[in-house]
Amino acid sequence: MKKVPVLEIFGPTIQGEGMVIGQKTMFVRTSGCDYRCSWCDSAFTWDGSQKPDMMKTDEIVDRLNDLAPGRYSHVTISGGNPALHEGIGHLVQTLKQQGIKTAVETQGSTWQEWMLDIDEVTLSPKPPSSNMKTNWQQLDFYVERLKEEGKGQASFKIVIFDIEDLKYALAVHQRYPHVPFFLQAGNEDVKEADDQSVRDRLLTKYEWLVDTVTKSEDFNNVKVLPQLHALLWGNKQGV
Ligand SMILES: C[S@@+](CC[C@H](N)C(=O)[O-])C[C@H]1O[C@@H](n2cnc3c(N)ncnc32)[C@H](O)[C@@H]1O
Ligand SMILES: Nc1nc2[nH]cc(C(=O)O)c2c(=O)[nH]1
Ligand code: SF4
Ligand SMILES: [Mg+2]
Repeated sequence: MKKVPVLEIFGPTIQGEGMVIGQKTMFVRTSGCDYRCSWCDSAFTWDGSQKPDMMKTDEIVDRLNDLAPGRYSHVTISGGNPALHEGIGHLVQTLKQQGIKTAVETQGSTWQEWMLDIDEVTLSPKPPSSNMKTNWQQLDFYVERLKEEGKGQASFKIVIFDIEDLKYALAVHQRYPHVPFFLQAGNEDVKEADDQSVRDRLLTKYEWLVDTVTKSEDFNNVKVLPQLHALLWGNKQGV
């Protein structure tokens, strides 16, 4: 059984983004990413500023139970890119055996077979503002595999900063029209310390996005969301 590089474990909190927004959940955040998004709000997982602990499944589960004994039934695995780590498969199996649901957040650049055991897979390919390039064949593969019978739900969640990002989101939406589709307002300053100004800025961006989408003929069956946790707690880590 392979250990997993864990950057932080926190919760209970609420899932602040995407298809199960509002869901009470714990977070396990892994370290390391194969991307370097210009606006990454979790750069501490890959920029060397914070060090991970190499953890076994039992140690991760013990930590979850210490933090929230009897107070959780849902665990979200994020990063970094958690799909770099084969060892997460054992954690997912163990949580499942205990009746705990799991969700994962990934950009969809690397595949792991344990994806098939996750209840909610959020795929978040990156728009031009990130400066990253999408591997469309790899994304095709993801969507194809996650369609298999009896698997959890998959959805797309694309972060939007500008019109170019919306054009990219449209290309994703049109390529995979049957996959539930979420647009998320981008946070332009992930270092801003004043919660109220983060809130004001995010709401302004969210309003722009809602306004643009409601006027568009391209995005009819989409959901538009802010990062709820950022509205509540600003740029704070571990919430
Ligand atoms: C930090 S990432 C970790 C998981 C994975 N690497 C990914 O990008 O999907 C979790 C989510 O936060 C989003 N995100 C990162 N930085 C953001 C920002 N500045 N504003 C809005 N969303 C952001 C990502 O697009 C992704 O959907
Ligand atoms: N509350 C909360 N919701 C989240 N949804 C996705 C997150 C992430 O960083 O992957 C995140 C996070 O860091 N906190
Ligand atoms: S893929 Fe996710 S964790 Fe990696 S740099 Fe981009 S937003 Fe950050
Ligand atoms: Mg986050």
